[in-house]
Amino acid sequence: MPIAKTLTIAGSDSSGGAGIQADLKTFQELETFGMSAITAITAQNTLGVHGVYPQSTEAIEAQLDAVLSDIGADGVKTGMLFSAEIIELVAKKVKEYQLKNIVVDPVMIAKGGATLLQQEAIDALKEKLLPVATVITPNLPEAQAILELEKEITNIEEMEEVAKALYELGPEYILLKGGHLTEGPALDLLYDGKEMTKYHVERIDTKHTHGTGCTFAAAIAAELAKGAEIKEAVQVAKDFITAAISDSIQLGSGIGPTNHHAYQRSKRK
Ligand SMILES: Nc1ncnc2c1ncn2[C@@H]1O[C@H](COP(=O)(O)OP(=O)(O)O)[C@@H](O)[C@H]1O
Ligand SMILES: Cc1ncc(COP(=O)(O)O)c(N)n1
Repeated sequence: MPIAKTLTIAGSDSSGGAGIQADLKTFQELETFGMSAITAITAQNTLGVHGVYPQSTEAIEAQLDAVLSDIGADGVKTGMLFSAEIIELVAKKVKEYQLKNIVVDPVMIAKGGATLLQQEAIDALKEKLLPVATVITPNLPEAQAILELEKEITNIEEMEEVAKALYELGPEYILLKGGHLTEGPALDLLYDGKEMTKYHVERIDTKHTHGTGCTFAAAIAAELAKGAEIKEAVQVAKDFITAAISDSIQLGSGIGPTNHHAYQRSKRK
């Protein structure tokens, strides 16, 4: 059987735990052929983001055209898109190449607080990219920003209301991540317009969660690219991220990365 082809459109994380690097490691671990279009270079380590160097839309378009006109992609994950221009370009390419299985991780702020999406780009995200997405994977602060909610989302009942409101913006599915809830299990909600499916695991007591959102979204894209149904794709991604967090790696002196190899290793035992 031919290998499924996966493409990440995201920022580079020099420390290897998030962004393009996390996505490619995840694509590889889930036995797909990973490719990339880099939207921005970040100088980053476990202590934070030290610099952000966005690429020109010309450079991003050239990467996308090179890959998509020749090889194509069965699944796409978008991460850090930084500006309205980059979001518009990505939405245009999704239509031009009739891309399927688009996982949009609406990355906004790094765990250390650095801005990875300009405030004025949120409108472009809502108007251009969410309507062409197969699934969006916001964390709670991102969902709050997209919906312009004044109050923080603090429990499962509020998460269900938020998932319904996000669905109205046009994606086929909403995967609302509850990693930022302060209490209870690490719970995520999948909404398809009718049914809410809950994915929960016991919260792992660790601060080393750099790149969890990127890794989770890349795993969903890889499974969709291989032909999995959405519920099944999210279950594999949840198992993948839970294994990666349980076995997180203590590198550097800040928030360390997760272990992308843990899922395959746990399956071999
Ligand atoms: N401490 C934890 N223990 C187990 N799972 C977690 C933990 N923190 C986050 N997760 C899971 O990791 C994934 C990424 O979630 P989240 O941290 O909410 O996103 P982001 O990295 O985008 O902020 C979700 O499936 C979430 O439930
Ligand atoms: C280039 C880049 N993209 C995304 C993130 C967010 O990471 P997380 O998955 O921890 O939210 C990051 N820190 N750097």
